[in-house]
Amino acid sequence: MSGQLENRTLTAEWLRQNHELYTAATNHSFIKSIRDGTIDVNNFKHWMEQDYHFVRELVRFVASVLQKVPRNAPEHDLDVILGGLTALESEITWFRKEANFWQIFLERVTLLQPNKDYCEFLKELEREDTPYAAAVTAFWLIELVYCASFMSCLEEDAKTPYELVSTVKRWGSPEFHQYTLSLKKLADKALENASDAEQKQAQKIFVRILELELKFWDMAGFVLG
Ligand SMILES: Cc1ncc(CO)c(N)n1
Repeated sequence: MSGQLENRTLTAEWLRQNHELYTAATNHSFIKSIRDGTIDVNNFKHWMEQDYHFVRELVRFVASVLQKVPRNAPEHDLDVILGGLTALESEITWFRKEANFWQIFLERVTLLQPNKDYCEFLKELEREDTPYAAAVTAFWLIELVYCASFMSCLEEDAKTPYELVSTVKRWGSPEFHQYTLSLKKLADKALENASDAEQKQAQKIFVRILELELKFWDMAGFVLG
């Protein structure tokens, strides 16, 4: 029963409408190279350098989502976003530890254009004129792309290198998947209560995020020099 109902939600509909782009963003050659164990460690380090800085902007964005949770929403809704924010703190700590292991100097990283573009877009989403429905939908999708991507690296036939398992588990674990489902529920509920104009705005943002995620992977898989 819930399967039927679930497919009628706006988020499910938009995923269907953008199936090709979603698949491109979640089955990228960068992820495939982790999954089949052929990844060049420099590509991995490159991704990590850039992603650390992205996540720092993501924290600000998630804080803005937290502020937008309607006061009359069930307590649980605020708790889900707060949990997301808390998880980002441990993620940042993890990034620093990992960077140490890989001998990456996070403070010396130059942000590349696709990362800058994505961070700029997050800043737009942080503004007050981005309604809660659009913001929480964006948050869900940002987490979902990573979850769906990294989950594939944990499948039984995956040959993910041992050193990368802690990375893929961060976003590909069953717990993280559950968390994306909680976010999806919040997004669908907010979208149901949103005006047509707000839904349209959220839909545009949805597509833009998939494009930015795809470009982020492209950037990660490309090492200068
Ligand atoms: C680019 C990007 N998208 C999504 C996530 C998920 O947190 C991340 N860490 N980085």
